[in-house]
Amino acid sequence: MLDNTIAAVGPLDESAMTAARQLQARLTKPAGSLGALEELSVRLAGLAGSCPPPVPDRAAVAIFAGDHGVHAQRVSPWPQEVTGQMVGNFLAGGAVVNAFARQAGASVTVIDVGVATPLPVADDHPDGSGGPHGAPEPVVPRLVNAPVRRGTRDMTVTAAMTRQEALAAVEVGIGVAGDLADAGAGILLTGDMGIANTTPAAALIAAFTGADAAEATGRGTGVDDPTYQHKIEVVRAALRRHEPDPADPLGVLAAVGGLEHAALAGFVLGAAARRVPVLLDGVIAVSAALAAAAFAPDSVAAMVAGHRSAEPGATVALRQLGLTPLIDLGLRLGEGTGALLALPVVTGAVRVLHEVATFDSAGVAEK
Ligand SMILES: Cc1cc2ncn([C@H]3O[C@H](COP(=O)(O)O)[C@@H](O)[C@H]3O)c2cc1C
Ligand SMILES: O=C(O)c1cccnc1
Repeated sequence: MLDNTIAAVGPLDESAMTAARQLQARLTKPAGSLGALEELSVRLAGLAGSCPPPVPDRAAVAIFAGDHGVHAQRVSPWPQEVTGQMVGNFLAGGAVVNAFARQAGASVTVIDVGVATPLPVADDHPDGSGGPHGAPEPVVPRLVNAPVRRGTRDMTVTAAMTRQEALAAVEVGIGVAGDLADAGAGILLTGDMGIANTTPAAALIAAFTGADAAEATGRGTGVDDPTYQHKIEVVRAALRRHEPDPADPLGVLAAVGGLEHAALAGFVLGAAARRVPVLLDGVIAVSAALAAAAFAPDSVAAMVAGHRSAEPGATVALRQLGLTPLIDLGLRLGEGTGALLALPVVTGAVRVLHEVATFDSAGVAEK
C-alpha cells in the first residue's frame, strides 16, 4: 500500500498552472495584489490538473492520537492519561479544534493509532443536533479505532517502533486520507493529540534536516527552563543512539517517531496521491510532512502550510520543505487548530478564480 501510494504521487500539471496564471492576470485587480494567494491558487490548479481547480469544500480534519514511551523521561508536564481524555473531549465536541471546525464547517475524525489508556468515550455521544453550547455540529465527530500498539517505546532506550509498526501506522494514515477523499472531502487537514509528542517531532525534524537538537526542540505545552534543557538532551540522546538515516524515512519514523507522526506522514502521502490538498497544522504535522517528503518528494506539491507554530522546529521544517505558512499567530496548541484557522484563506484563494470578473467581462479599464 505504501509503495503504491508513493508511486501515485506526481508533479504539478504545468498547463493548468499556466492557465491559472493567465486567468489571475485578467481578473479585476492589480496584478499581484492578492500576494501569496495568487501563487497558492496557481499551485492548487496544478495539483487538480484543471483551471480553476475545485473550490476546496467539505473540509475534513483528521486528528491522529497516540502516546509516547519517551514520556517516561519527563519531557512533558502533563500526565499521559490526558491524551485519551482529550480524545473523549474531541468526540464530545468540547475542544478548541471542535470550536474551530464548527466555525469552518469542517468534519472531525479522531483516529486512535495508539493511545495508551482506555478511551473515556461517553455513551451520550452527541447526535449532531448541537455542539456543547448549542452550536451546530456540521458532522458528528467520528472515532476510528486503529491502534497499532498502545503507545510507542521510549526512544532513549530502544527504537520507538519496529519498522512493521511504523509501516502499519503510515498505512492507517493513507487509508484515512483515501476514505475521506472517497467521502468527498475537497481538502484534508492534519490534527494530532499525544502528550509528549513535541519530543519525537523535534527528533524527526533534527533527523530529516540535520538541525541541532537545540534548534529543533521547543517547549511544547510549556516546560520550564531546566525541563527544556533536559528535553533537548533527551532528543540528542535518542539521535545519538539510533543515528537515523534521513534517506530511510521508515527507519527514522520507527527509531524516533510516534504513531501519530507516522500516521500523519501516510495521511499526507495519501492526500498527495489523490491530488487533494492537505493543510498542515503545527510542529507535529510538519515533522511528519518531512517524512512524507522523504518518501515522495513530489508530495510537497500537495502541502499547504496552515500556520507557523511557535515551536522553533516548525520553522526549521518549513524552511526545508520550502513552504511559507499562511498565518502566524503564535499558536502552539496542535489538534488541527492552526490548519482550521487558515482554511478560509485557502478557500478564498480558489474562490477568486471561480467568481471574480475579468477586465473584459466587467468592462473595467486597464492601466
Ligand atoms: C489539555 C491539552 C490539550 C491539548 N491539545 C493539544 N495538545 C498538544 O500538546 C501535546 C504536546 O505537547 P508536549 O510535548 O509538551 O506534551 C500534544 O498532545 C499536542 O497535541 C494539548 C495538550 C494538553 C495538555
Ligand atoms: O505546533 C504544534 O502543533 C504544537 C505545539 C505545542 C504543543 N503541541 C502542539
